[in-house]
Amino acid sequence: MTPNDVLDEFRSAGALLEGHFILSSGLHSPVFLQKMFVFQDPARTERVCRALAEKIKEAYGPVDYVVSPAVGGIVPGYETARHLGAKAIFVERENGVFVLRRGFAIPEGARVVMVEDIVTTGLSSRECLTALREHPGTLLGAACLIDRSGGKADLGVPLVSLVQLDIPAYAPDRLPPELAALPAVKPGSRSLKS
Ligand SMILES: O=P(O)(O)OC[C@H]1O[C@H](OP(=O)(O)OP(=O)(O)O)[C@H](O)[C@@H]1O
Ligand SMILES: O=C(O)c1cc(=O)[nH]c(=O)[nH]1
Ligand SMILES: [Mg+2]
Repeated sequence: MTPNDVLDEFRSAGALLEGHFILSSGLHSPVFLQKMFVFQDPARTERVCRALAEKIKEAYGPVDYVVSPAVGGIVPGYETARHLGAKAIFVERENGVFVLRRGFAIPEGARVVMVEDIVTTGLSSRECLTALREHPGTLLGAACLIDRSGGKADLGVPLVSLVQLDIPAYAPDRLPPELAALPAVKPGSRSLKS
């Protein structure tokens, strides 16, 4: 699958949104990739995650465990793991901090890749990687469907992506006037209260 094929999947799923969005990092952007519109279609999800699994195999070799940050990473993590013949587990926030819960464990010597849906600043990915360092296993690197940082996000480990885009994102006090004029929405799950 070429980057354009992947973007076409997002486009035809209606997942390329324009407006005023507050991202997980607190940055504001005129573009949001609503990955859940892709993941609600299992056939579409299968196509993109099979392509990601192929890239992961090429970059890292065999993988035993895929670990993803909830919520957005769970579906692509599972589907990518299916193509890799790996287990799929996830970290979720406990008092705001990513941890492995539910009795999930990584065996000594397991080959581990972190799979994220979208990377913007890399903050969620780095938080997930920090959680993983508390556990056994060999961390091979990270992977995501779309890196919207234009390759600038630094995870401290290698990152493979299906698509690299450079999408503008602004600090709240640096908004261009046309963006500030639009009402802002915050689609992600960080800071949601139950
Ligand atoms: O690289 P970053 O700046 O961290 O941004 C990308 C993260 O933002 C989204 O998660 P979010 O926290 O919005 O919640 P979600 O996974 O429930 O969508 C997305 O799923 C990534 O995890
Ligand atoms: O940075 C984010 O929070 C983010 C950006 C994006 O395009 N899609 C998404 O789900 N999260
Ligand atoms: Mg997320």
